[in-house]
Amino acid sequence: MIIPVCTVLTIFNSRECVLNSLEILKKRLMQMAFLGVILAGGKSERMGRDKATMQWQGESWLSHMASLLKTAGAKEVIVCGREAPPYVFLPDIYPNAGPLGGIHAALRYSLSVHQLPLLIVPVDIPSATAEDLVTLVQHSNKAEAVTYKRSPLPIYLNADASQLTNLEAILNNDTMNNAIHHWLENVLHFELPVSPPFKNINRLSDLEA
Ligand SMILES: Nc1nc2c(ncn2[C@@H]2O[C@H](COP(=O)(O)OP(=O)(O)OP(=O)(O)O)[C@@H](O)[C@H]2O)c(=O)[nH]1
Repeated sequence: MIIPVCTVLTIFNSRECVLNSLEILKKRLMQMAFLGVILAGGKSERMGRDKATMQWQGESWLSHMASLLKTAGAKEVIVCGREAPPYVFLPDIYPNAGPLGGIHAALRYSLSVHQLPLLIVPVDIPSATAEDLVTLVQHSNKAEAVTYKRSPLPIYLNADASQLTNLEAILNNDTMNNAIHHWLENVLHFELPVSPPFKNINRLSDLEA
């Protein structure tokens, strides 16, 4: 049987087309999938007690933040700086680096395991909603990282090897400021034009307010 060349080309092209579409779909799905990260280390000095175990609507702040991340669509929840079974625990590789140490551990984990982007939250924003977190994810195509206005946490962050290199350069340099704000100056990030619709709770008086 003789098959005309144009038929072969059409079949080949449509197969290519399907493969390309699958590749695009796979990339889109990868873009949507993200890891939920809770920063839960530090000293809680201003609060005077461990913030992770404080109660919000009948559960600990840590469990509450994990529920918010799952509702927002996190594929997996990991906790940095504090053991919190059943969640994956990541110790800080740079101790005493503050929240940046937790961000570093999470980024390194993602790059070594599945390269998924990270939605990183502090443990001390229990009044946030899942929708507040999803808002960051929805702007993920705009830059390497997305934050609320003048508020470095929570942050949606792409897992990229160059991010890790930048971050380690800051953490390895004793003379540089470890502040999150300082690190963010070196990250191409998109700031939503609105302030976060929730508050950080660092002291008992913040809670009462
Ligand atoms: N993994 C990790 N997380 C941290 C570290 N320091 C602070 N965090 C977390 O980062 C978020 C913001 O922390 P801060 O409020 O700046 O510090 P804090 O230790 O919680 O509180 P203070 O001692 O009162 O400053 C919180 O969710 C902390 O649990 C750290 O060294 N490692």
